[in-house]
Amino acid sequence: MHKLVLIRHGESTWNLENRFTGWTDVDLTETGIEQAKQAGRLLKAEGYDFDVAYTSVLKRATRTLWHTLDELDRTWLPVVHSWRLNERHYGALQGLNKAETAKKYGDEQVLVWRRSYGTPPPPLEADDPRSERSDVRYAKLSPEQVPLTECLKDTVARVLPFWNESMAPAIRTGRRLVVAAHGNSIRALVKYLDGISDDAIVGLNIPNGIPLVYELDDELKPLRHYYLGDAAAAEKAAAAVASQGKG
Ligand SMILES: O=C(O)[C@@H](CO)OP(=O)(O)O
Repeated sequence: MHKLVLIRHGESTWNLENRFTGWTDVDLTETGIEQAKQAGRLLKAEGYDFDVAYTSVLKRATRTLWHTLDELDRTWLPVVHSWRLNERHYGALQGLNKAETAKKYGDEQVLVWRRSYGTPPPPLEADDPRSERSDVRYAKLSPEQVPLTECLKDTVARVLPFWNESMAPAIRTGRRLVVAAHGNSIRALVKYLDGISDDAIVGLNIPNGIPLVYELDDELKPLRHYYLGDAAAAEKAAAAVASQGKG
């Protein structure tokens, strides 16, 4: 049996301001830093240890990983960064306030943009100053690989090659992975692992900074999954994420 630990980054400045974030590279708040440390303390108390860490190229996930590893006294672990673990790109919504957007377009429309499998938010123009296409960290990617918007289906399509080529082989060779990523890149992975339907995935929300443990069999099929720590608190935090998009 293998264990895979997934952690959504701690609260970011734009989580606090309730703004659509996507690929915008915002930092953690003090609360977010504390959540990341708490995740590490919880993992340590439960006897978890890791061989390799994975994260995105965005600082809210990277710094979450650092704080978590620090609490585990594992700052020396190898860390694999991939843009494929980045948050789902939020297109032209990046930077807008979620509740204000819901007031303008309605809760239903915002739910579709936030949680549907196949409907992306309106795209950024390629020359929009918010576009990440000229960002040096994506210089090796083709322009088409740097999204102007994404629905969850698009995120699944770019996360899965990384899972298949890097993460899954590492798990198969017995390495213990901790992954610090984002609400929607984790939803993409969970949808694939648990075989969640396109309709049911709308109801899945991932709370900040709480380790989500997957127990996998030899074929990497999930046997069970659970949040570490207080299950009721994790459920409440997930429900709070769901209501961020209400007007
Ligand atoms: O804004 C975002 O990029 C994500 C995660 O913070 O938000 P949401 O929960 O609305 O998908």
